Amino acid sequence: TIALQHGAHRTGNRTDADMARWRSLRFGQFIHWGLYAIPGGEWNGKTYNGAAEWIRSWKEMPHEEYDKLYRQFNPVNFNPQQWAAQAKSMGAKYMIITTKHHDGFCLWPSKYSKYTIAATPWKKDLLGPMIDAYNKAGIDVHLYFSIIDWNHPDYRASLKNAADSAAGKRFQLFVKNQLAELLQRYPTIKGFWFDGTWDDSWKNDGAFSDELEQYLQSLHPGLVMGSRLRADEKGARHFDSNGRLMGDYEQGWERKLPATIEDVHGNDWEAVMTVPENQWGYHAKWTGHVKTVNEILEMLVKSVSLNGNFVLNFGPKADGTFRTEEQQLAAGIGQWMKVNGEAVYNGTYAGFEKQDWGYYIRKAGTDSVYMVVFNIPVSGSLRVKLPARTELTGASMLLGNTTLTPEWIGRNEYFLHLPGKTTDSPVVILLKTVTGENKDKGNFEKAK
Ligand SMILES: C[C@@H]1N[C@@H](C(=O)NCc2ccccc2)[C@H](O)[C@@H]1O
Repeated sequence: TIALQHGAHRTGNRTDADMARWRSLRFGQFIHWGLYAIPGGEWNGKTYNGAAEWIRSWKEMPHEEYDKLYRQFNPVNFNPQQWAAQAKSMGAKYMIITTKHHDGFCLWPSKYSKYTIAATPWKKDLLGPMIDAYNKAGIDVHLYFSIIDWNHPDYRASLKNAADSAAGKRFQLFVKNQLAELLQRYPTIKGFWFDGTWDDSWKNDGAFSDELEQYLQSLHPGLVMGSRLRADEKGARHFDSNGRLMGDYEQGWERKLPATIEDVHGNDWEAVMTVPENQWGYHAKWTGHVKTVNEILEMLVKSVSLNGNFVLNFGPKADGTFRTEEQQLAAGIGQWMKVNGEAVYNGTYAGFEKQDWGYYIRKAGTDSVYMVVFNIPVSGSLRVKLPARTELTGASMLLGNTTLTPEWIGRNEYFLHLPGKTTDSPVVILLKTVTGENKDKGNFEKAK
């Protein structure tokens, strides 16, 4: 291994209570809200085909035009209690809010910038009421913070000369001050979700990102911060130059999921997902595929089955309301979570061989294993193959609490016969297992 000062400082996952809590929540809501919701992907009668929150970088959007938008930001229909109620009924257990996206606009009245909510017709802090409402609804809040800041005069993508280096130093102090300010103003938040850390100016100062992470932990012990914050002194990101994960969980799964348990290397991880192909901020015209409730549920369940968290993104409009598609998704997901959420919360990798019908999820530290079925075979029979020395002692469908009698088909294999083959949402079966000495017979009827 290479001697590193600013690589990973820990091997293996965090085992403290704050991290165990984050791990147990499994399902989060991302909220991308800011000035970009005003144009909503359109300007001067033209439609921006990129991600709505990147519209300032579009050649059809003059910087000075975008930089005046704050003068009309006035979310008169913003109702944080309603936002929190919607998230709660969806079954989200934590929420990540954009405090400042790449455009540098702050949703809180920061004393380190003029480009904040205080300069808008709305004037008032948006983060405080949001954090209070979500916490009152029993939902943890994490703060998204972009290092890239297109508004700040000292931001540099790369440092080419002494003047750049001086600006870079001022900018690093600005970042440190804003983050300390956020922790001081919002002491109940549980973590930071850093973004915009791919430019050379950041990548080439691993020492700063390492010291910043340690500084934030000193201010707020237990803070959860992912792998996107840091670089090591060789410029390696997420994984240091010895291949060890930096930060508390792998945070690279943006609009993509790992395929197998091997892909996550035993690390805690989180995936963040958009409803359309690639829109985080509000875009008036969603084009291309818009994910359905069942598609989102499969991503959530697959993530949990692979020991990860899944975060679904919402992009509120400039007035503070959510578009119909997002309201309907929240309701549909919540309907399923009400009955089946026990398979998601505290869910972990079961250690069973993956089957075609769907996913296994083990309730952390127990013998309870859930089967979440997305693909019912034409036979109607679900094959359950248990690891050696594991026996099936019971099976029941959560919906209607229907008992299923497993048919033993040899060694550690059973069939579960579903009563019906049609369903319009995933079927959850709770397996009771026992792991003991090598038993070669089930205690259910033998195969005929
Ligand atoms: C969570 C999302 N990250 C922002 C972004 O700029 N993504 C571009 C990106 C794409 C792939 C790897 C890293 C970064 C998007 O605007 C969202 O905020």
